Amino acid sequence: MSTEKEKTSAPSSSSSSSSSSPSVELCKGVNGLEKILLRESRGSSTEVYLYGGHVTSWKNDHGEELLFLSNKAIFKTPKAIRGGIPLCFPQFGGLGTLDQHGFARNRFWAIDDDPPPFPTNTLSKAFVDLILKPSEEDTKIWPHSFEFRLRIALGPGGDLMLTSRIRNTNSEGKPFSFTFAYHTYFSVSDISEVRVEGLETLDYLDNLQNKERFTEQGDALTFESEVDKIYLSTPTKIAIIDHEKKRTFVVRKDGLPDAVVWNPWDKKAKALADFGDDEYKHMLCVEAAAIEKPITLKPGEEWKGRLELSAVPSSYCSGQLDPQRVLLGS
Ligand SMILES: O=P(O)(O)OC[C@H]1O[C@@H](O)[C@H](O)[C@@H](O)[C@@H]1O
Repeated sequence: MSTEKEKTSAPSSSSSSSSSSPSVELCKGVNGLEKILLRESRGSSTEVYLYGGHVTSWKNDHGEELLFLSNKAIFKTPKAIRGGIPLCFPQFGGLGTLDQHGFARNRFWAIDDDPPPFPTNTLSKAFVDLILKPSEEDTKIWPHSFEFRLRIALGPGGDLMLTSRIRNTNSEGKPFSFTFAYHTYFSVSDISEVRVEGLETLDYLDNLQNKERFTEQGDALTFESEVDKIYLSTPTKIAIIDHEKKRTFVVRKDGLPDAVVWNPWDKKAKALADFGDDEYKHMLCVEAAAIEKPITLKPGEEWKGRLELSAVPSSYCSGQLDPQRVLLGS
């Protein structure tokens, strides 16, 4: 199997050094599962498992982990890996006949050696293209032909970019519909020190109240109990501010109007076999998604959904983050 390693750069075996060239390496991860390690020249890195097409790690150029991965994560089919960025496709949550969150997150993806070109060329040199096509078993539970292409790229400044391209390859003129989410688990110092900006005043469906629709209050979101909400028609930028770490994650998204915010809190955490009892304190899921209005593709049509994550030092102005700078600034 050839990898992007040959295409993009010389493999680097050393750990993050400030002057190494970008690299793409195929190696073995937990339980011998294949994973791809991408490194950017300034030292940022990301890891992607072929199992699930699942990003499990994203580190900045100081080697600090930015994504949450549970200590109890099970790297074994059919369980999806708890943490990182699971892909929910073709169904978000229980909104359909499939198992929770669909099957893309617990299938083995392949490296796509010859992806169709992107309209604009990726600036990044550290990237990999993966592909998922349905197996015969998959078509029994979801009777459609598709190609799901995923590009994972690290920007020169350490930004993590995920682009999903989903194409209807049904030959007999049959359209299909799906819902989707990048189920991103952010690593935070302490959930009680975290604020989310960009979702205030929006409508949401509350998963904890039979998906009833409510309107969020005017303040940034803070967390003191379980939360499981689907925010609707959200802006393209959302900020997750970790006061203790003085770090802000900026989520930029395209083609993904909704955003799920999830933290299981203590009781639900204890009920999850692959999640530590106290780990809820150190994670927050903010998931760029298309849920309320499912995407419909006719044969030959393609949908694109893009996620871009950056982690920047929080800028304080008399103890407060300036939301204008985060949400409106570049
Ligand atoms: O345990 P899972 O299947 O990975 O799902 C975790 C959570 O994922 C969130 O996206 C859902 O809104 C929650 O309802 C769900 O509990």
